[in-house]
Amino acid sequence: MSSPLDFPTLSIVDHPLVRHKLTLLRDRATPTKQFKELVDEIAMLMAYEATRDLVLEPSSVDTPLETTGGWTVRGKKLTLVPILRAGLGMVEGILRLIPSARVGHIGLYRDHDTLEPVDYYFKVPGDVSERDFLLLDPMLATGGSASAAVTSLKRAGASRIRFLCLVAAPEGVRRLTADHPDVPILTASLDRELNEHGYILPGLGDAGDRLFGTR
Ligand SMILES: O=P(O)(O)OC[C@H]1O[C@H](OP(=O)(O)OP(=O)(O)O)[C@H](O)[C@@H]1O
Ligand SMILES: O=c1cc[nH]c(=O)[nH]1
Ligand SMILES: [Mg+2]
Repeated sequence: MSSPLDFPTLSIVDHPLVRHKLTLLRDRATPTKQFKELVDEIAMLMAYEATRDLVLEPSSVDTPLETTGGWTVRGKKLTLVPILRAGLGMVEGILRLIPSARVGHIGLYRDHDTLEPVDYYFKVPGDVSERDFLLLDPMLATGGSASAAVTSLKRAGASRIRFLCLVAAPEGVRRLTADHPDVPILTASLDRELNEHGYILPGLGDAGDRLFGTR
């Protein structure tokens, strides 16, 4: 994992498997089925890094030979929150690693003309203040959606939030960091820039459309 000097809250997960799979994901010829599988796999690999500091509780285990000490992850306190729709593609892969994590949902779409986020759904588990949140969205473009999602989580009482995406634009990292400097950002790639329509370059296109076969 590396952190660019000019983006103090950003970590780039640059594991060779992540870089390989992200290249396939960017390919315009990658069909929907494979695109979905790749998002799932990259999210799982990134979750390994994103959960480095998960809280462990001491436990004991009976091996076939004797009893010994071990550790148990307090996974129930981890809450995955996909930003609909595209964030949904990242949930299953992470749940395979941490099956006891809970899942909330935030519904947001970006208005095509204004690029402003429009919110339409919010549901997270109770006891928000005791939970660690992993906010999921493959794309951090202008940062408007991620920033609004963090604001909603904080309004509900969340204080420990990190944001996990696959592709980030510098504009989005700057916006999210300015609005929420306490939220660490993990990405598989920091891309070059946004185009005039707010799409990330080189990017991978519209993540929601490619995941769900809509256009
Ligand atoms: O950083 P921003 O400029 O806010 O853009 C990023 C948002 O745009 C995409 O969602 P979209 O609005 O296309 O919704 P969808 O997932 O329902 O297609 C993406 O999944 C992010 O949520
Ligand atoms: O490049 C982009 C920007 C926003 N949303 C996407 O899905 N892709
Ligand atoms: Mg979309």
